[in-house]
Amino acid sequence: MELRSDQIKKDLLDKIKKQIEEGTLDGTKECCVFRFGEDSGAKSYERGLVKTAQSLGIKLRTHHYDQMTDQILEDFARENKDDQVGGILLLEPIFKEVEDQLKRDLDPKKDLDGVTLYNRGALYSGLTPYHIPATPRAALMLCKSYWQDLSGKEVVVINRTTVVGKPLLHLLLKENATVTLCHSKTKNLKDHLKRADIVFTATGRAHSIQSEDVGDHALVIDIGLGMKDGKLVGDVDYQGFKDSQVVTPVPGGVGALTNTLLLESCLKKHRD
Ligand SMILES: Nc1nc2c(c(=O)[nH]1)N[C@@H](CN(C=O)c1ccc(C(=O)N[C@@H](CCC(=O)O)C(=O)O)cc1)CN2
Repeated sequence: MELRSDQIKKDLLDKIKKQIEEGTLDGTKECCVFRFGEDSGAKSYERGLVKTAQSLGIKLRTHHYDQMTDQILEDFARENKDDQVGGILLLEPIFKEVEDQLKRDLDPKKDLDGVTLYNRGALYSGLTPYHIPATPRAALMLCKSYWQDLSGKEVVVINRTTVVGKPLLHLLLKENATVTLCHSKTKNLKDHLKRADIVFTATGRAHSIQSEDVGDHALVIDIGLGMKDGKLVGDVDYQGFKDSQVVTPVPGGVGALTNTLLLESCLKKHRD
C-alpha cells in the first residue's frame, strides 16, 4: 500500500493560512535559502520550497553559489541580521570552507533546520529548541498519520547525519520507540530490517530496498533521494511490495511535507 502525504500537506497549508490570518504566525517574514553547488537533493528541496512559498504567499530569498567565494559570508552576515528574515536554510551539502563558520554564526532563532549547537544541544538533551530539523519532523508526521502510537515499536533508521538520522533518533525516543540507528558500516543490515515494525531510510541509493528485505507488515518511510534513469527516485523499489506492506512514495511523500514544515517554522514568533 502507498501512503501519500497530499491530504496531510493540504491540511497543514490550510492551518498555516489560518494562523497567518489570526496573527499567531507572522506572514510578513521572509525565508532565506542558501544552496551550494549542484546537488540534486538540494535542488529538489529548493524547487519544493519555491512552489509551497508561492501557495502561502511567503517571500523566498534564494542564494546560489556554484563555487566558493567571499560573497557567501557577506550575503550570509547581511541576511542573518535582517529583521525581515524569519529564518535561514543552509541546504546540505555546504562548501567545507564555510560550513563551520555559517553554522556557528547562524542566529539560533533563524536556524530553520536546527543545525546550530544551541538547537541541536536542546533537542539532544530533551529541552525545547527554537527549531527542529524539518526532514525528520516530516518523516515522523507521515509515520504517525498511519501509526499514532509508536511506544515499544521496533524502528530502524538508516542514516546518521545531523539533519536526518540523529534528530530522528531523538524524536523517536521521545515517542518511546525502540530505535536501531544503521549506517554504511552496519553489518547484517537486512537482519535489522527484517525484524523492524517501521523503517526510515535515507541512504540516497536508488531503489536499493525491495519488498523481501522488510517484514510482511512493515511501514517503510522513504526519505532517500537518488538518481535512476535520469529521474529522482527514493531508496525503495515499490515494484513487488505486498498490500500488507506500507510504503511512502518519492515524490509525494516526506519531501512535500518537509518544505511546508520548514516554511511554517520561518513564520514562528519568538519571545526575546
Ligand atoms: N539543510 C538541509 N539540506 C538538505 C536536506 C535537509 O534535510 N536539510 N535534505 C536533502 C533533500 N531533501 C531531504 O532529504 C529534500 C528533498 C526534496 C524536498 C522537497 O521539497 N520535495 C518536493 C518537491 C520535489 C521536486 O519538485 O523536485 C516533493 O517531494 O514534493 C524536501 C527535502 C538535501 N539537502
